[in-house]
Amino acid sequence: MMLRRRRLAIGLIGLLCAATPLIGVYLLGLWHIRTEGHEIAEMVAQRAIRRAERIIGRSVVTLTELELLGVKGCSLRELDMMRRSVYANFAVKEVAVTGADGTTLCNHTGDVAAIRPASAPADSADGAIRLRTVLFPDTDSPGLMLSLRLASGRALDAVIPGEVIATDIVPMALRGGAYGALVLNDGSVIGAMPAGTRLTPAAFADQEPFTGRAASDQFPISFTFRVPTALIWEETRPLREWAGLGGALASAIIACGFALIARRGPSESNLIRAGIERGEFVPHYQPVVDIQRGRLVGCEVLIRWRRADGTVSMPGAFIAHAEATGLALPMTLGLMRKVRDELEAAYAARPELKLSINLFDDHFEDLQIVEDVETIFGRSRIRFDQLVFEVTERQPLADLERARLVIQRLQDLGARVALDDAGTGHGGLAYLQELGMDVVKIDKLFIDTIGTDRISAPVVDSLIKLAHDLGMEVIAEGVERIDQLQYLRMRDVEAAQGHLFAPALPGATFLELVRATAEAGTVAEDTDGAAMDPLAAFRIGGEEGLGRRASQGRTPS
Ligand SMILES: Nc1nc2c(ncn2[C@@H]2O[C@H](COP(=O)(O)O[C@H]3[C@@H](O)[C@H](n4cnc5c(=O)[nH]c(N)nc54)O[C@@H]3COP(=O)(O)O)[C@@H](O)[C@H]2O)c(=O)[nH]1
Repeated sequence: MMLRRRRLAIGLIGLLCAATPLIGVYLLGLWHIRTEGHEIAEMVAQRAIRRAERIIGRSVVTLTELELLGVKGCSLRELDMMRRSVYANFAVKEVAVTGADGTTLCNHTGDVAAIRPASAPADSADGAIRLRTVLFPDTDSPGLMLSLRLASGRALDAVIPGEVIATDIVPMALRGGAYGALVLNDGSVIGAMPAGTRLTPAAFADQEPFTGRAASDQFPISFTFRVPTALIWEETRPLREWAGLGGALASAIIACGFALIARRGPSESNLIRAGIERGEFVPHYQPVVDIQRGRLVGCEVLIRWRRADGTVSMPGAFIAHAEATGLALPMTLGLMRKVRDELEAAYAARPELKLSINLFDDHFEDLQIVEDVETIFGRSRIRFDQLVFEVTERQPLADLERARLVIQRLQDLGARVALDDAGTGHGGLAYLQELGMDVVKIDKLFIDTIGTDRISAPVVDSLIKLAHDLGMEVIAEGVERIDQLQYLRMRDVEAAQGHLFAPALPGATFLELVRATAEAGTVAEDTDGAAMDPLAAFRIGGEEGLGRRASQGRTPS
């Protein structure tokens, strides 16, 4: 359920992240089109006005050449020169001579021009040329007339069709949707593109969306160009396609990344952290039995991970990671609080019972654990002298000096400290002597050798002797058989725990055991005390004792 929700969340985040490059590319495309649109419109207008200036300039040269050749009337020689100049200049369609009163005297064909002026005249910047728009007869199409005043008061005129100056400047205009107009300063149209269009700039001034305008500084003309979005969209398509491909690739890579993350599941640390927050780490209690008198003398707290779905994990599945990442620190804190709440009443009534809590090397790095123990148990009815803290010999302690100080402080409170897994690590005698242990717990590894001829069998005897010589109590771990129990009793081992008595029990079962052993009396002794049955305390309520019933599956550890 949790995993499905997590995958759903990763999927949604992944979808958002994967969509980001595509959305980004799309927005970038829109931005690009906006800037491109204006730039293209400006560029076309600039290009169009320069071209118009060139064509007009060349026609001015044509008129000046005619003036220099002395053309000022309509003689055959002058008409011939006018004709030649029209043939030599592709833009000029007509050259004419105008009288001082403005009437056309003749044109290069020998006729009187039928071209009608369509606007008032406007002078070029240097004042040498006068420009006006005209309308061609028959087609009514617009054009530009240039007039060069002669000394006689007459003028030489050249007429350029508007479409020659204004159309087909950019291929874009041919594809439709784009409009351009070359106008005289009074707004009258000289020519428009595409060919045949008569739109004035005013007609498309408020139309969408990209308009560029360029004015000439030689002649009183300007060019306005308008490009619709669709055309710019079309123009910029290749760039967008590449960007889109890049965006799609990035999206696919991100989506694959998220899919991998979702498949891999959350990290072990995150799962443990979440488990701590939800209080899923719970204590089980393995009874510890005084094997000389057959009494319950306490328990060792062994952690279990009980998830919301009811599954229970043993410490082997998570404790090493929790210790390596330091998560075992908050885990132990939560565990101690739960133990306090669960056992407080029972332990207040049975002050002889001890409570062993496993610590690990990080706990001995500073005095925080001492503070935590004081905070958690200080105001509870579990007394400090009921607490035993186990230090494992499996992992070496980083700083023996610091560890010694922590142990001393715990002992100052009244708690005892036990060396767990004794004989399995590197500490050995040094740990026992330097750390000032109170209890030695012999590992199951050695207890298993009892009754065998394994070479490590004598270790049990050595450990027991060493601990007793140093004045320490001995607890045997992992006792499973009666012969092991008898062996340990004969060597004066004080206490033992193991499946022979009970596995680690859930709180309710352990409390039942505490209650039952209290009610029935904890010692099953013969009058002389010699034939004492160490299992008697666990045979309450019939043939099968409480602890053994629990160990046979009613309350699994
Ligand atoms: N830092 C912490 N470490 C912890 C804590 N709780 C447990 N542990 C450590 O995890 C290791 C495995 O513990 P667990 O699976 O609970 O096994 C313990 C007993 O159930 C098991 N046991 C006891 N008697 C018998 C037996 O007769 N037969 C048999 N096959 N197994 C038995 O042994 C484990 C007891 O280990 P120990 O601590 O050495 O007494 C283990 O190393 C735990 O220390 C925790 O809260 N913090």
